[in-house]
Amino acid sequence: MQQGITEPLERQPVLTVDGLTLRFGDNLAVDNVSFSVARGEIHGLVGHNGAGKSTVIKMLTGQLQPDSGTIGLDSEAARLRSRRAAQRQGISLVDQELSLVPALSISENMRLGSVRLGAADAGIRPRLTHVLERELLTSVGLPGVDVNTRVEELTLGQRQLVEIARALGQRPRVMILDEPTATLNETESQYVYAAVRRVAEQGCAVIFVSHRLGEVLALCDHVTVLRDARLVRTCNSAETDIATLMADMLGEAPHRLERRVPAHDEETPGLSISGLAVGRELAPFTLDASAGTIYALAGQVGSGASTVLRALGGLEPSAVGAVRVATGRLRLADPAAAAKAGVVVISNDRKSEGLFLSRSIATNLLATRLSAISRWGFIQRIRQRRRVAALAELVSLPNAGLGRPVSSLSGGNQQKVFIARTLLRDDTRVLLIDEPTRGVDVGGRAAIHGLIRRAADAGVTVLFASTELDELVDLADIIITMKDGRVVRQHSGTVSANELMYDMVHISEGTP
Ligand SMILES: Nc1ncnc2c1ncn2[C@@H]1O[C@H](COP(=O)(O)OP(=O)(O)OP(=O)(O)O)[C@@H](O)[C@H]1O
Repeated sequence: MQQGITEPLERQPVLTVDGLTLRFGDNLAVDNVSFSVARGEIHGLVGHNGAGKSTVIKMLTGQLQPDSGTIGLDSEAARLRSRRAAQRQGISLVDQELSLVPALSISENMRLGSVRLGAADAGIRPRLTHVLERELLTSVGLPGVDVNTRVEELTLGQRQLVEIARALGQRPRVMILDEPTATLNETESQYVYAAVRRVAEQGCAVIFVSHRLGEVLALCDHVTVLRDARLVRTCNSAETDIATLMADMLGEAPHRLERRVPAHDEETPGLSISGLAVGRELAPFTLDASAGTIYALAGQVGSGASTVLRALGGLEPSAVGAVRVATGRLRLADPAAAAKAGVVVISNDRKSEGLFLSRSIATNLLATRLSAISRWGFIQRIRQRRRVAALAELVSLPNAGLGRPVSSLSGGNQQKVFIARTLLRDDTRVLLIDEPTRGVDVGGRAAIHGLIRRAADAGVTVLFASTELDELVDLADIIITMKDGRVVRQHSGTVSANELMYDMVHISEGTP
């Protein structure tokens, strides 16, 4: 490739990906993908669930070896046989899952797993001093934080910044951030954007993977779109928009659901909550929720929205108050009692609730439906197959290979399986969902919203918590804004995103 002679330094590609290809068995995960990233450039990588983003990243960070294609660093072929080798050659990863050890200090965490700063180098290089650590923290927007602070005392947003500082400490040529804002609220995300910009200003090439197309366009100089393992195109962010990116990702314009007319079934008792409180996290919360209606609890992390859901699901040991489901009183702090009353919780920590990762997608989809499809002790295979196909279609999972293990699905698709199997239980009266579509692409999001609406249409009372304004406005019949453990206001579903934002962020005292 001819380069470098006439181009200014900052335009020269640091990273060149050429014809990268990788198969898992007969599944082509990445097919002939090429793109390049220059010094100081922030380069977005987008694509729907299963498009191949994680697989590309794993190849760039030495965790997977390509079947063919090359990865070049500053015009030389890189040899990325392991994550450590990649790090040594200047490729650092800020992973999707926070990898800091909560019980250790910021300083200890910054040295962990670093080939440049870690214990392995102690004898060769002088250990990173606190001064340098503070410099790194300052450069990601955490000035004045004591490096001896234990990570468990930090907010999620601060932890993400420490992750970035740690990656920066490895003095990378390329920094890859995999959905760094997926679990953060709006304010925290802004700090991450500022940190990413500073990293790029220092000359690092940045790859930023995200499902939030708005942030990708605002932050990135260029965007590479993948669809079904292939490169669709790399474009200049200033010359594209969200609708075009979505069309590129999906291959067609996404369809938005029509506003729903809620069933508002006054006859059937739904969920009656009176004075539900949890320590200092939740001031007494009261709501008479009708069957067939979708209620949103809108609030940022720490607003109390998730706490309401957890308390209703029996997952908050110190919850007090009076809750009735249908006509019966619900015993609080007792998950088994909640389950028996038809209260289903889908928390935002889906990993720990567990799919059966080594079992097939089909088995996982059916996990809560075995009684419905078994008769006289054996499972009727034809009914089972039909059921699985219908469930898979409902959440737009790829049709082929439902016999494959769930672990072979991308993260977002695993989430769809989890939600599909929980949503379609017949005995659900109240559905509680925390962040229904976090980390799910636009197509999957519409599918999941459709499922939630179906549940409500069938008479289920739905409460969901979300920090995403679009999701709140798209899905809810009634939106309750929350802040600092208290209700701020109740809105009909036609409220604007701006009004919601105002409640969630600006008002300091609400009325319980
Ligand atoms: N270990 C594996 N074994 C088999 N197939 C895999 C494995 N990891 C990924 N795949 C497949 O490779 C393809 C690309 O998946 P990948 O995880 O790279 O997608 P992604 O774009 O990162 O999706 P998401 O946004 O959901 O994380 C998918 O079809 C997936 O099922």
